Amino acid sequence: MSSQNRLDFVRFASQEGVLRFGEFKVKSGRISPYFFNAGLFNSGRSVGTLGQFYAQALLDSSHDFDMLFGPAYKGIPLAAATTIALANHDADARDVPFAFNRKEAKAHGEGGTLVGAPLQGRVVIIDDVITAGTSVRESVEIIRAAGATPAAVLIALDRMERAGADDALSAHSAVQDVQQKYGMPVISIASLDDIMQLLDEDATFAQYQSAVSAYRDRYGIKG
Ligand SMILES: O=P(O)(O)OC[C@H]1O[C@H](OP(=O)(O)OP(=O)(O)O)[C@H](O)[C@@H]1O
Ligand SMILES: O=C(O)c1cc(=O)[nH]c(=O)[nH]1
Repeated sequence: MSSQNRLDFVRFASQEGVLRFGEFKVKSGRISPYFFNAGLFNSGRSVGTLGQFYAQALLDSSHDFDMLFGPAYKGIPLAAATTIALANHDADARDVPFAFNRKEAKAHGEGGTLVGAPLQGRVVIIDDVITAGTSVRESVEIIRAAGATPAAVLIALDRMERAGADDALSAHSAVQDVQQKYGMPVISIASLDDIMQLLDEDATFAQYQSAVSAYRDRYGIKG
């Protein structure tokens, strides 16, 4: 993904109200000066554009893959939107199968927890963010149990944040931990670097710059 595309993405997320600045408690308990709420990509046009960004990030990564897996719940529309964008892509159109899971097994009809195409080949896990890596771990287990291979993770935003308690911060982010633990790449459309660039370039956001910089100094991965 070019730096212009990444910047376009954070601008788009901000316009959609998905990326907001202020004070937000995140899953780790930290008070973050920004928050990315992917649930607010909630109209046809918005999800359509989002799918195009995911598809482009995946194609630009040049990783080989056979299908997508979207973990419930938010991964489900992401997988669908991205495969539609891949099918309609200008230069690299491809009809890619996708699957997703149910959080609770269905006890009637076809039953089970897996929906969509059979899990096979190299599977890209698609989600909005990685916080502790639980969703990726569960997805890896589901994909391996089906005899397929988890090939990469595709997310919207890498917060580039060190894991762990304030007095025992890990040297690595949750994204880096996932890459190391499963030996597969994590591809992100954009990262905290791109948010910082948006704050730098757009005077409307100037008031948030110092809080985001301070948060990054405190919790951001080094180097
Ligand atoms: O890395 P993790 O610690 O797993 O956190 C990230 C996951 O958490 C959220 O989903 P959640 O599990 O809350 O379910 P949802 O998609 O139903 O909101 C998010 O959409 C990711 O899937
Ligand atoms: O860390 C989180 O909980 C978190 C941060 C963020 O920006 N977006 C999100 O959905 N979760």
